[in-house]
Amino acid sequence: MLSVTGLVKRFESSGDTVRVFDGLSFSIAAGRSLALTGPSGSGKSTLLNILCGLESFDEGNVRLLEREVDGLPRDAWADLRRRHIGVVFQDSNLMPTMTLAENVRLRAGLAGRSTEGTGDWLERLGLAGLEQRYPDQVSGGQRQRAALAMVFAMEPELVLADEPTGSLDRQTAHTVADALFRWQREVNATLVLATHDLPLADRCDDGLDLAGGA
Ligand SMILES: Nc1ncnc2c1ncn2[C@@H]1O[C@H](COP(=O)(O)OP(=O)(O)OP(=O)(O)O)[C@@H](O)[C@H]1O
Repeated sequence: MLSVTGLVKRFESSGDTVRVFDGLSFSIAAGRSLALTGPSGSGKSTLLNILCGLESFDEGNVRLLEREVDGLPRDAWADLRRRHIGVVFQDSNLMPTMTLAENVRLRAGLAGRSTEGTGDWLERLGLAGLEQRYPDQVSGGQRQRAALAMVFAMEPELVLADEPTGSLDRQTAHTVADALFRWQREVNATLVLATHDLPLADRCDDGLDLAGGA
């Protein structure tokens, strides 16, 4: 479902070259989960951005959803993110002028999925009662959970999540992890998540520690 071979990624900033990946290779089969771990700056977010087309890479080969991504046009990436790749990043992409329920319905509709029962996704993530609130009327952790509800509703084959429990207390983090893995099993999605939360990483099928580069 996803394979990365010999990935090289460099950033140039103020005359310096930061080599984030120097030949990274890994693969993940459909329906499996992979935890990306490693200290701050080891490249977790960069890798997730590469896997959804928001960041370029210098060398290597990335194959996902039966496509070679090198040279994939921008609109093809946009279509992948609309229908097939669910992205949960730290700055959630909720529409500020729509309620949480409307955001979830919009996401499902754009992916061509049913918009019935979208409230159930919010409820599973502990957001019952907040459906009619606007994003600026809820907390950062609640927005992050609403972003996850949007991904559940769009039912993508691949989910990329950056610190999905990052701003949550332990109990809520546990609820969110339960909901995430339950949903993943139900739809057989493939999951790649970056986290500093080791109990969450331990719940994934496989792990990739980016410490010290690849
Ligand atoms: N646009 C950029 N320009 C220059 N350097 C960058 C850029 N984006 C990231 N980097 C550098 O690339 C490295 C990897 O950053 P990245 O954000 O992927 O790390 P991370 O493992 O996700 O960190 P954290 O756990 O703190 O979120 C860091 O050294 C960072 O400073």
